Amino acid sequence: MTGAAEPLLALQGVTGGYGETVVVEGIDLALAPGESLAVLGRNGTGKTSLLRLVMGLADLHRGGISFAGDDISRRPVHARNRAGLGFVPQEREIFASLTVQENLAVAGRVGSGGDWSADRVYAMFPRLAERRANRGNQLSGGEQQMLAIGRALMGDPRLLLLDEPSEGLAPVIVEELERAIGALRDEGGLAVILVEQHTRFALDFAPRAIVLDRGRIVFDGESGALRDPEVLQRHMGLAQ
Ligand SMILES: Nc1ncnc2c1ncn2[C@@H]1O[C@H](COP(=O)(O)OP(=O)(O)OP(=O)(O)O)[C@@H](O)[C@H]1O
Repeated sequence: MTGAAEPLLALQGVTGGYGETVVVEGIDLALAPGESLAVLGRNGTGKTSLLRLVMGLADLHRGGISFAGDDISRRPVHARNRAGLGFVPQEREIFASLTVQENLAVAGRVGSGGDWSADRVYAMFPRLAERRANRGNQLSGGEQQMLAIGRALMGDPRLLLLDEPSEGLAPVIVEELERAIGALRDEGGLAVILVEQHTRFALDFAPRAIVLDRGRIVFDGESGALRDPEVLQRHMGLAQ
């Protein structure tokens, strides 16, 4: 055992996509336990696909993915969940006909004795506590996002993958999310990969960032460097 020096997540030469189509190419990435990483890039550069490859929701063509020292490259999604990977998809995918409380309950691991409970989720998102008896389809976009994050946390992840949580939300709700996600980061222990179009949110959240361009990493370093608009534009291209 290499102990603390061992990365929580390691991608080596990861190339993959959907069927024969290659969307992400030659990704080398290591994330330490408890580390936060922002993933930036223009639309369609493969950010979502990178998360999906980590979760086993896209096709890995070449390379390897290890998590907590185990090779998970060929493991199905549920096994990756069980190993400690939590995914909050862009579409949120909460159960529309179940209440907030039921959505959280079905996501919890029976008898896991883990760190997360519905009460802890409610303490993090008081708005959800007020809505606990409301069905998924009766929630605002912001509440749905909070519930999607709460559901992922109920699985007691060691790594949380967040795909554009601020998308389509009002600025005041984005601020609420930022505070909650920031508190999670500050508690330590949980590693987070945040994909965001909202550059300031992403750079404020994570001390380290990568930029993807056409499926490849074109920047991997301190987020601070990308606060310079010229540097950001050089890596992101003209669209930003
Ligand atoms: N299920 C799929 N089948 C085939 N191609 C796909 C699929 N999902 C995404 N793609 C393609 O993969 C490429 C990368 O898409 P991806 O969603 O990973 O990018 P992204 O950087 O997350 O973009 P966005 O910011 O728009 O979400 C795009 O060209 C997209 O059309």
